[in-house]
Amino acid sequence: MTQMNSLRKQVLLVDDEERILTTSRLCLQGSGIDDVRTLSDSSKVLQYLAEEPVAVLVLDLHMPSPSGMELLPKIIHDHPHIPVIIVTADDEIETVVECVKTGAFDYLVKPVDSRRLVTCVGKALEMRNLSRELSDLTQRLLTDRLDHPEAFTAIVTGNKKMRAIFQYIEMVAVTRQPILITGETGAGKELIARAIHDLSGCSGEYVALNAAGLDDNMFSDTLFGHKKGAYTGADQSRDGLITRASGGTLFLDEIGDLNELSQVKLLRLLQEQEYYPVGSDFAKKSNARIVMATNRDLQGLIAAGKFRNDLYYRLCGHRIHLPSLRERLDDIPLLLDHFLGLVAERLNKKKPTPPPELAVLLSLYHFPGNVRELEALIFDAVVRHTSGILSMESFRAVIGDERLMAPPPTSADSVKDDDPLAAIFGHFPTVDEIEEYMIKEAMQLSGGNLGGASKLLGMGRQTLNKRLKG
Ligand SMILES: Nc1ncnc2c1ncn2[C@@H]1O[C@H](COP(=O)(O)OP(=O)(O)OP(=O)(O)O)[C@@H](O)[C@H]1O
Repeated sequence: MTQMNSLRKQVLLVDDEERILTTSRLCLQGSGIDDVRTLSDSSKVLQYLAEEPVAVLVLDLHMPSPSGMELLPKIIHDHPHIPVIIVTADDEIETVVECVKTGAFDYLVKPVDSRRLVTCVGKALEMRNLSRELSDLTQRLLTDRLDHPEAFTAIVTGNKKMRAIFQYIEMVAVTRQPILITGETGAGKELIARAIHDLSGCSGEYVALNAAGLDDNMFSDTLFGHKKGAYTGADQSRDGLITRASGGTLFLDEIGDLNELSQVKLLRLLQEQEYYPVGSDFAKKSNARIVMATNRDLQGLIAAGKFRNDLYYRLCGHRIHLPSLRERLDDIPLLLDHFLGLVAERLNKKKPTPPPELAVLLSLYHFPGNVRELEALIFDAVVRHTSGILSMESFRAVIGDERLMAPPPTSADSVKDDDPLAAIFGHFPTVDEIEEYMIKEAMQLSGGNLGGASKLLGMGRQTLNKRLKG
């Protein structure tokens, strides 16, 4: 994994002037782009590209034969995936237009400004990574492959959307780019953050900080640490969590709760990998990989002026949205079985057998607290359980009340997205549709046994038989 990452960064500079090659290489390396190779003999470029995994090529147009102008069409033809940045003298605008038409990614004018060189190569590397990720993702989705299923063992699921998320994580976990995880409370965002860390290949620690309820002072002090004497009581300088996460992963939870000042500091950390310990005027560098999560609607917060637009766009590079539990009802039986076993073990009890209608009842509930809420419900039921089949009582107490409290929809079209019935049917269902659904479920749960299904449904065997035939 690490090797793949470094291959992605190889930058090749081609120029017949050794002095320019050295300056440009040092400038790129100084900005963190480590793997920079140089070639002063243009006749070796095609052979080099055929043998080495170059991610970005910076090509001088004016070189003795073959010139960059001559090489460009061949490179674009043979290696269309490599972004080529051409370097020209400033009186050659027509040539630039010609090169861009041929397929050059961007151009630099001599004498090359070092900041522009870094930005331009950085953009090309980002583009190259994105297109590689896209083709990796397509491949994974087509082959439905997981290279490291063991990283996801804590996440119980059989859902297709979740599997696609796992495939995406396998791809982006190695990139060191920040990742934003969104999804409702209790949907499993922290478990995803841990899986990302496990797959990242980072040797450092996984360190988590929940930003909810932290004012800027607490946030900065906890995350960035402070200098001795930064404030009354700061008798010693202290490192923040960011130092502990060095070479590892920093998981920032509830970032939708950050205030304006903390958002600016987070943006600097993401953009420049830089931060200031409280009371210090000297920036420190961080190499921690940053994974963030929120259950809040960031776009809504932006519209309300409570979240910075620039931070949001910086966060969106790699984004994972976890579906709520009601959007993956097929996971309920698996989670039910998982938590029954887990809780029984914790309580030192025999794993209870759930009644078959329990999964149906649970699938009708909208679970605002998602998997966490399901776990708590099961915990409560297992605590009360003595022997035999698990009682439905504690589930009915919560689910029944909740359903009674839910406001009735005003029209079929006004059903909210989080309505459990809408989640199953995609719209507010008619009584006939519900009946058909219940009958199908009961037949499935009873393994096609008419007697068992009629018992589950509380209807006579003959009536059920009639409905099935009708
Ligand atoms: N798919 C799953 N399999 C097993 N356990 C799960 C799953 N999803 C969530 N959980 C469990 O549910 C609980 C909540 O998960 P987690 O803390 O990851 O949610 P979250 O989305 O980060 O919530 P919040 O937004 O409130 O921080 C944890 O105990 C976690 O272990």
